[in-house]
Amino acid sequence: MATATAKIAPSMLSSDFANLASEAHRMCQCGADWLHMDIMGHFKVELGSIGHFVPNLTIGAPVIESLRKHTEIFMDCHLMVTNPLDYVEPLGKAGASGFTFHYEAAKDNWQELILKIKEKGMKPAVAVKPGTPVEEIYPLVESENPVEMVLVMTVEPGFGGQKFMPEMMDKVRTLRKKYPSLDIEVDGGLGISTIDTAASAGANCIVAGSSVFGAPEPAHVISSMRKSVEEAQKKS
Ligand SMILES: O=C(CO)[C@@H](O)[C@H](O)COP(=O)(O)O
Ligand SMILES: [Fe+2]
Repeated sequence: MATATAKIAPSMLSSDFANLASEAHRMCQCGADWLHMDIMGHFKVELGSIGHFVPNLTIGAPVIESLRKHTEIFMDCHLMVTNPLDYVEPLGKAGASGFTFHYEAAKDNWQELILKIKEKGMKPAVAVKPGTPVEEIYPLVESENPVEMVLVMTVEPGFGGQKFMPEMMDKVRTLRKKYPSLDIEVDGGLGISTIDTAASAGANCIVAGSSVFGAPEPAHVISSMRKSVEEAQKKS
């Protein structure tokens, strides 16, 4: 069975938002495979309550559309919103490449969501927050129209620069054992000091924000992380 190849995805949440296009070019030159785009903060009014999926607001489809005019790179969109279905059409039109919804926000409509994401030509993926047992997403991987990637959050979603949660690696190991060629992404606190833990557990898609953008040589961080994933795969 084919191995899931290493993909290093700098999280643009840690970039200089005022210079997004040049930051995207810089990451491409530094060897990024994907750009990770964190989309946060949809309001849902229901029975008088107003809630956010995460306590933050970032970017939306208009920004993806603007950035798409400057780069052809795969844009890996991570939706931290209460109603991901509302964003499929606008993000598809805007030029998003991957659409990762949170299972916690799509327990009732993930089948419809996956179909619509595929219809719009995007790669469907599901994310799980630290408190969600990974077993809950098996039906999404095994469905007739499956997700093509699982994102295991290694911090509570909402902000960059948080501490990596090594205890999430049990989820990654379990998924890798069960699905040898599945794309498994990790997001939160990844960098030189944590990559080996994630890579040896079986993660192949690595999101990294502060460790890449905060480094004097982002290209070095990106290539080290890729090497770590490839070495771990050779050993497994
Ligand atoms: O989804 C999120 C945060 O919710 C992430 O994509 C962060 O942006 C990753 O940033 P670092 O932890 O790598 O700084
Ligand atoms: Fe993210």
